[in-house]
This record gives sequence, structure tokens and C-alpha cells, in this order.
Amino acid sequence: MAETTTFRPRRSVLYMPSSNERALEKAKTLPVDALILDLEDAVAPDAKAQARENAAAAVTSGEYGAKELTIRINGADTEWHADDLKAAAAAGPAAIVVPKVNSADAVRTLVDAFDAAGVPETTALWAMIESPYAILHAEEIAAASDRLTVLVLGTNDLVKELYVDHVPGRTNLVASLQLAVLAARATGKVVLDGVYNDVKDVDGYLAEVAQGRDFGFDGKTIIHPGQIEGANAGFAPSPEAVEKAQGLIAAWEEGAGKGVVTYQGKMVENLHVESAKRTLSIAEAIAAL
Ligand SMILES: CC(C)(COP(=O)(O)OP(=O)(O)OC[C@H]1O[C@@H](n2cnc3c(N)ncnc32)[C@H](O)[C@@H]1OP(=O)(O)O)[C@@H](O)C(=O)NCCC(=O)NCCSC(=O)C[C@H](O)C(=O)O
Ligand SMILES: [Mg+2]
Repeated sequence: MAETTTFRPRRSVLYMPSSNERALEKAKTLPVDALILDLEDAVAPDAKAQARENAAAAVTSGEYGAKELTIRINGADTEWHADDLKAAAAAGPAAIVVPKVNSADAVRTLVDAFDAAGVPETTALWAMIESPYAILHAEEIAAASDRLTVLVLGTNDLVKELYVDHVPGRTNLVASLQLAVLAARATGKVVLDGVYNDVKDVDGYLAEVAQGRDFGFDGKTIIHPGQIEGANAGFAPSPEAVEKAQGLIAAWEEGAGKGVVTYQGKMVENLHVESAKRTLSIAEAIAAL
């Protein structure tokens, strides 16, 4: 289940309350890379059972095209966790998203629980990193199992646990975001940025998308259809970046055998060529969607 072998775009990963049947229907046509069918925070306690059924039915419906379908279950310390896991195991989504994963031991316990519940091997574990303790142990969490393929930042819970507010530019989260990206890169995992709550603030949202991309996130979790386009564009290589990557590779190949060439006046070494090739392979994977 290594994520590094085949690249799968996860620019836009949309949460939706699995109790919201209208949203579940609408999502079939939305151009997102992945969906998180939520059973946790977005679903009221008295709607949990129906949401569980809806999420399982969505996963097995075959009506969501190529979108990667995941189910976010309730945390291991809740009364709903066991039933959620059982339903998700039977449905077999691409991944089960588990909130508030705080340690490597918690990952190992979850993987054992997946096996005990009969979760298919094709279903990965996506772990949500959303507490100060989890941030400080993100590398251990990420490395704890091959089954864990994606780290998902939960910035609402993180802000709550840090006793801070959401501020423009996320200056109070910079260290946390960077640690999460470092942990993912050090262990070969995918890492998704947290959500932007103000669904009407387009400028603020796009600034946060750009910030997440610059930090090195692979994509953004989102909460509203209006946020899809910004994430899809922000986490895809721009046409200029693709053109530059092609030119850089061509310049390198023309200077065959030299350890260093220049492109557009700048030094190019093999490591820059590797980055350019990565850019092109991401662009190709997106084009192939
Ligand atoms: C945020 C919302 C409650 C806003 O809902 P609403 O006011 O109904 O939005 P609109 O009227 O603008 O909706 C327009 C149409 O789009 C559909 N819609 C809206 N949201 C979604 C969605 N997420 N997925 C699919 N479709 C959606 C509406 O049904 C309308 O459709 P139509 O009538 O046919 O035109 C709402 O957007 C929402 O509930 N969002 C998801 C909230 C959620 O899942 N939250 C939990 C995860 S966030 C989190 O906490 C992460 C982490 O744990 C952390 O700690 O940070
Ligand atoms: Mg959360």
C-alpha cells in the first residue's frame, strides 16, 4: 500500500455530513479528487445510524465515478466507533479516516482493529493529526504502519487544543503545519491541509490554498463545493510550471553528461531535473483523471 509508487491526485478532498442526503447526491457530479463521507463531527448523535447506512450505500453504489471514496468514522473512544468500523469494513472504501490519532500505538491498535473487523486490505488508514501531542509525534504516527497512507490535518481541533483562534495567515499554526509536512515527507506519506471554515470568503480561502501548497501539502480538505476549483488549481502544477519543467529537462538533456547546466540563467543539477520530472508526472496524473 505504498503511496510513493503510483501518484494519485488529492488536490481537493471534500467532507460532507453523511446524514445530508442532498449533499451526497450532489457530490456525485462534483469534480473533486476525493470525498470524506463524515460520520464524526458533522453528524449529530441522533443521526449517526442513518449517516452510517448512507455512507456505506454511497461507497457501494458505484455512482461516484473515479473519485476516491473514504469514510470518516468516529474516534476509538466513542460509543459509535465499533459500529462505524463494522459498516465501513463491509462497504470497503478506499480509506477509513480516523479522527484524533495521537500516537504510533494508536495507529497499531487501529490496524489490528481493522484486521479484526475484516476491513479489506485495499482499504487504507488515513490518520487525522489534530492535537498538539499528535503534531509533536507526527513522524512516529506516520511511520507506524504501511497501511497508514495519508495524514489529514484537523486544524479546527488543533486551534481548539492550542487555545488560539483562526487568524489570517495562520501564523499561530505555522510550526504545526510544517511539522506535519516534514513527518509526511520523511516517511513517504501524503499530507492534506485542514479546512477553511468561511465558505463565503473566497480571497481568504485562496490565500490559504496557496499557503498550503507552498508549505508542501499535497492537497486540501474542503467543506463546500465552492472551494473545489481553488484547490484543484492551487494544488496542480500551473501551465507555466509545466513549461518550465519541460524546458529545464530539455536543457539538461542537451548538456548530456555535464554535471551542471543553466536554464533561464539559473544553475541546473540532477536534483532540479528530478523535481521537474515530479512536476510533470503530477501534471500527467491530473490530466489523466
Ligand atoms: C458549511 C455548510 C454547512 C454550508 O451549507 P449550506 O449553507 O447548505 O451551503 P450552500 O447552500 O451554499 O450549498 C450549496 C449546494 O451545495 C451543496 N453542498 C454544500 N456543502 C456540501 C458538501 N460539503 N458536499 C456536497 N454538497 C454540498 C448543498 O447541498 C447545496 O446543494 P443544492 O441545494 O443541490 O444546490 C456545508 O457546506 C457543509 O455541511 N459542509 C461540510 C461540513 C463538514 O463536513 N464538516 C466536518 C469536517 S470539517 C472538520 O471539522 C475537519 C477536522 O476534523 C478539524 O478539526 O478541522
Ligand atoms: Mg477535527
